[in-house]
Amino acid sequence: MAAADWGGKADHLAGERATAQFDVDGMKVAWAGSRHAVEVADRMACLVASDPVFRKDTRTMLSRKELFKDTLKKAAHAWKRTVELHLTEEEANLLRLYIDQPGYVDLHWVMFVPAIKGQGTEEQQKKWLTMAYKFQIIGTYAQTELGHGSNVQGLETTATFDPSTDEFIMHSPTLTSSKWWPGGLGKTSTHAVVYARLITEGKDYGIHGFIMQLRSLDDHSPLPGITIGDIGGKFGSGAYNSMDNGVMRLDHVRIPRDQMLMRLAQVTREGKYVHSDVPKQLLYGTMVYVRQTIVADASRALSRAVCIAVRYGAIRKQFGSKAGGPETQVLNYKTQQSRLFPFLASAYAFRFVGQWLKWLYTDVTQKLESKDFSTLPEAHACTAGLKSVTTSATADAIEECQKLCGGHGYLNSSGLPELFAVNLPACTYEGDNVVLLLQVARFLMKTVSQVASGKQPVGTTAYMGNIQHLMQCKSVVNTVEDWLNPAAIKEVFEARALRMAVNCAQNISKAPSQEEGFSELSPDLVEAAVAHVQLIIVTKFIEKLQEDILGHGVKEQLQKLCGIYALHLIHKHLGDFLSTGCVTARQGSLANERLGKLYAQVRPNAVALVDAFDYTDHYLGSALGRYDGDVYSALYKEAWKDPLNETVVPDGYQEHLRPLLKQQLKLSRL
Ligand SMILES: CCCCC/C=C/C(=O)SCCNC(=O)CCNC(=O)[C@H](O)C(C)(C)COP(=O)(O)OP(=O)(O)OC[C@H]1O[C@@H](n2cnc3c(N)ncnc32)[C@H](O)[C@@H]1OP(=O)(O)O
Ligand SMILES: Cc1cc2nc3c(=O)[nH]c(=O)nc-3n(C[C@H](O)[C@H](O)[C@H](O)COP(=O)(O)OP(=O)(O)OC[C@H]3O[C@@H](n4cnc5c(N)ncnc54)[C@H](O)[C@@H]3O)c2cc1C
Repeated sequence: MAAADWGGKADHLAGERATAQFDVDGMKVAWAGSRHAVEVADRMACLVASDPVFRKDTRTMLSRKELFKDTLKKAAHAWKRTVELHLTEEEANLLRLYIDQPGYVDLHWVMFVPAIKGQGTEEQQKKWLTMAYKFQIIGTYAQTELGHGSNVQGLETTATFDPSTDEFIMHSPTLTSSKWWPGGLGKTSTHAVVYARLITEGKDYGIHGFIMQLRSLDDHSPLPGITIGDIGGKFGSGAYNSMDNGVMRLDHVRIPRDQMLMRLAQVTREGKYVHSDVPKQLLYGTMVYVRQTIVADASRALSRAVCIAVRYGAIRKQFGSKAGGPETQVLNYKTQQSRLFPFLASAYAFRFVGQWLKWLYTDVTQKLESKDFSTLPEAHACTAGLKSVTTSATADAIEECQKLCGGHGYLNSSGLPELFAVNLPACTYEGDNVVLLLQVARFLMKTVSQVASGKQPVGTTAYMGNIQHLMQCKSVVNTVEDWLNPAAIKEVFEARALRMAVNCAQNISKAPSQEEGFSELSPDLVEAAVAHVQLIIVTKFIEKLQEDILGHGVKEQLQKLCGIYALHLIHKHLGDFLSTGCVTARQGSLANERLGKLYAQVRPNAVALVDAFDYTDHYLGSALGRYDGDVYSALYKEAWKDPLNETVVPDGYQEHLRPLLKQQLKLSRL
């Protein structure tokens, strides 16, 4: 582990660690991606854990104002340390990650800077990024409005060009056009990329990005014509309330023409609209970039929850053997394993598919730079689909991990409520998950129709080219052991995904119009999209196992986890596999039998498999997930930090409790 806050105390989990059948250091490398990645992550995690400014153990007890101020303090301190220590970009990003407190800096680095990089001209990048990189300005991404989020084309803010002054007039014409949600907008950002309808020469050219200064760089007051504030408290204590998501109304605010982001389209001095020879979808490029990073966030959040539940499950004991023997660790209950180990496997699966998606994004970006736009639709479908499936599964799993930890999981000190509250909105931001799955479905329907007209699909849809075989094949699985064969697993996932997509396409073709058919079948289309995305995740896990993986027993453990990931999906979605005729009921029950055996094999390795995530106690922030397993002392200690325990007799006793008790006592004596 990153030894940060491990003081060499008794290791209550030592027995669990002794049963591991693999090299934990080797697994850390497989998880992180390289030895270098492990080393940098360890160093940054320790830096954060050892700095008192980054303490977060009382975070859920702070008022909104205190929490917000604490976030400002941490962000400023992080920047100071970044400069003092000359941290690289990689190190600074990890530092921010381990501080683990949503704040304006996230939007600045993850959306404002990438939006300017992707949509600004070289000149604009030079001007604005120079200031942004030095934090002379703080930026956010102001797209969503009170009335529209998913439907970007429905945004109402206007940017009307005035040729007499060479300026755009930025305006919020209605209540529903108020910008609503942008992180950091409420109280912090000095600048934003604002998305608005571009109007010039009396014509509406649709949504474009504009750089706007929002607040004075002298005293932070909003500039004339700009009304700005925070949108209010959000779900959970602590959690996303550290972020000042904001509302903003614009009243005919003028900005120079050169603050329109002009890489994709320009407005000339005379007011002529000129579109570059690039697809207009590049306007959505920042969202593609961020969706890709959210997949990595999901695997991290899921692995934290699993780490807490596995370690606690090994410590927590309930009920003894009938013969009066020792009590059973709850992790030994088969029901606990069948609920928890699929999450452990999913954490690894999402991690590897996230690493692949990062590669895909880099590859697409390079192609775009040389004006090859052919892979853009696939990049959109992959980022949208994987973002949806991984964040939904993660939110569900964190909630289930809370239940897996019983009552103590419901305490803030378990770390799980806050982890849930921070990660739940990932199902909504950067595109509502259902809306994004419908985008994947649209891509799949197009691919099916291309296959029908003889075109060979490539990339993640290449399997659809094998349509003759996949539409009629029968799984070769005949024994429990046959489900160990990656080719057999892949085939049933391919057949299920293709058959579901083809069924949808056939049913849509029977509708009066394509649009009506798509709308009518949208629940089925979402399921077909999920099947396709799960196939991608399974495939990338299998491909990972074909790489050189060093360390004793590491590959073997990953093979088991890959099996669990795939087979638990077959078990969970057996209806799909049966109804599309990909597996028989018998094969389905063999898969379940195999799953049970895999759980038993993973059990002695469970604690070591979560140790390989390499999280410090500071980052985990959980009394239940402590590395040393000293759970009960930690829970007991944490309880006394609660403000309610500051006094023995609570505030309110004199005004409310005492009179009540006295009065009741008096009445009883009458
Ligand atoms: C640390 C993280 C902090 C995160 C903080 C949160 C930040 C935010 O939430 S920022 C706001 C994010 N907002 C969204 O994600 C909005 C979601 N909505 C959309 O992305 C789009 O509006 C849409 C995709 C749902 C619909 O777009 P629209 O143009 O109205 O519709 P079409 O379906 O007609 O699509 C046209 C065409 O464009 C393709 N396409 C859509 N998106 C992309 C993309 N990102 N990249 C590439 N291509 C895209 C779409 O597939 C269509 O293609 P064709 O079928 O070939 O016409
Ligand atoms: C914590 C948080 C941070 C955010 N940060 C930012 C930010 O920094 N900048 C920014 O610009 N925005 C931000 N957002 C806004 C976010 O991007 C939007 O909330 C998101 O895109 C969803 O849009 P919506 O809220 O309009 O949902 P809606 O589209 O109103 O969704 C409501 C329901 O309708 C369904 N629905 C909508 N359209 C369809 C359809 N076509 N077919 C079927 N079902 C549909 C959805 O599935 C959902 O169930 C943030 C949001 C949150 C929660």
